[in-house]
Amino acid sequence: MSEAVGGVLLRRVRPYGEAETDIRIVGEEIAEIGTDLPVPAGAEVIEGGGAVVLPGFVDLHTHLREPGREDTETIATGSAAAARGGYTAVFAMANTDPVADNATVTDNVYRTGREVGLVDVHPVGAVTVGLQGRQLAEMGMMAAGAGRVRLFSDDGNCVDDPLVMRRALEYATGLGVLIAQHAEEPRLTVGAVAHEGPTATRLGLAGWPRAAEESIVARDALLARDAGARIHICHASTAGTVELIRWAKAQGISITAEVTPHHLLLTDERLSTYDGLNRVNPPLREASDTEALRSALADGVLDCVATDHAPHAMQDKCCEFAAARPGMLGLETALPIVVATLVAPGLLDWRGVARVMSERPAAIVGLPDQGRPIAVGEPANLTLVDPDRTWEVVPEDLASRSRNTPYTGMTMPAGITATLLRGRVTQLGGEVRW
Ligand SMILES: NC(=O)N[C@@H](CC(=O)O)C(=O)O
Ligand SMILES: [Zn+2]
Ligand SMILES: [Zn+2]
Repeated sequence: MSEAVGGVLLRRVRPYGEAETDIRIVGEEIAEIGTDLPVPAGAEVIEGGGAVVLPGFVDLHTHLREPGREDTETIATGSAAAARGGYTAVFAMANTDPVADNATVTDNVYRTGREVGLVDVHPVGAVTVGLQGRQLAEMGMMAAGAGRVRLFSDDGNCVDDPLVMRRALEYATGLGVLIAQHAEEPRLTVGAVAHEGPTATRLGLAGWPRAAEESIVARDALLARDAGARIHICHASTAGTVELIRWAKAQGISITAEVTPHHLLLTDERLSTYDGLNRVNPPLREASDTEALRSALADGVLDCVATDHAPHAMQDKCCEFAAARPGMLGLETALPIVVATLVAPGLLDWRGVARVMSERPAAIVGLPDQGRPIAVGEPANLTLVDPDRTWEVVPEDLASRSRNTPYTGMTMPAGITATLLRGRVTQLGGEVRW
């Protein structure tokens, strides 16, 4: 975990894409910002060459698969993927084996993340015991543990019983923690593998209707209203969900929502090859949905981007479409997809990217040292983006232990040049510094 004795000098970088400057980092903080700063003795100089510098990204939704499926990802390999993607904090979902429904597991995830030291790994606790949706987990014990759990989710499963959800919201409100809902009414998705629409009909795939998501979003907004609780919606995927969240926010309901890079970019038209790599929950939708999701992210109805990075073994993806496990890699390709879908078309500037990738997610979970302004005295959690560097996605080149990216062969429109976690360079030019 050693830092250069003389700190780090970021030369010729553009905070939020604005005027070029130098940034001097000493210890864990930004010490000085100004043009043509002298190189302090012993400092590591990183030539930005006009790179955009942003606050380090915060991912509210990552699957790291440890404990239980270390053959597909570990906290170490997932942290490396996160550092390469420009992340300085990630929230590791609870659907591990054993499930993170108790403080022993959540504290272990937290401690392992600290030992790896590439990114702050925050454990997400399960809402219900074993993600079974029946009995509330000991959220208070997890919140009070070393992992200081502040986000709870049964992700992978929906907390579908409205009475259980209502009690969970009340319990969470008392503890000052947040519940993130995987919105999927299970009675409407029995056997479903693809978005319900013309494509699924043509391909003969069982459909996952938009209403399965939207009915839970609407219900949970009302439950949150009545409980005076906060609620966060995972991976919003439909235009209808956007309208419901817009409505709920207008009512003053404390609702926030995330969207994944894949739901911003991809549609169900990709399913025509029956390639299991495109299977994901919720499913890839239609162009009208991706358009609604993009503009909702730009105008703030959707709060942030979250990757839903979901590593899977090849044998679980390269098989019959309906047998493929849902989920795709996301950490190393998130920012370029935000650039492709929002920055390039002029929907978002770099200030906006900082908002949806760092500031809003940090605020939603109340991380005091993430999503901070790029200013003297602030923690040096920073990401350098080269907006002109294009690169081709080659699965073997990714740091993740799994290879299930849907973007193989695609050209990404921006590169993450460097990531700094509290002044420590965790990644430079794609090389992870363990
Ligand atoms: N998104 C997915 O398709 N899969 C996730 C679970 C989830 O996010 O629902 C996984 O754990 O693999
Ligand atoms: Zn989910
Ligand atoms: Zn997930």
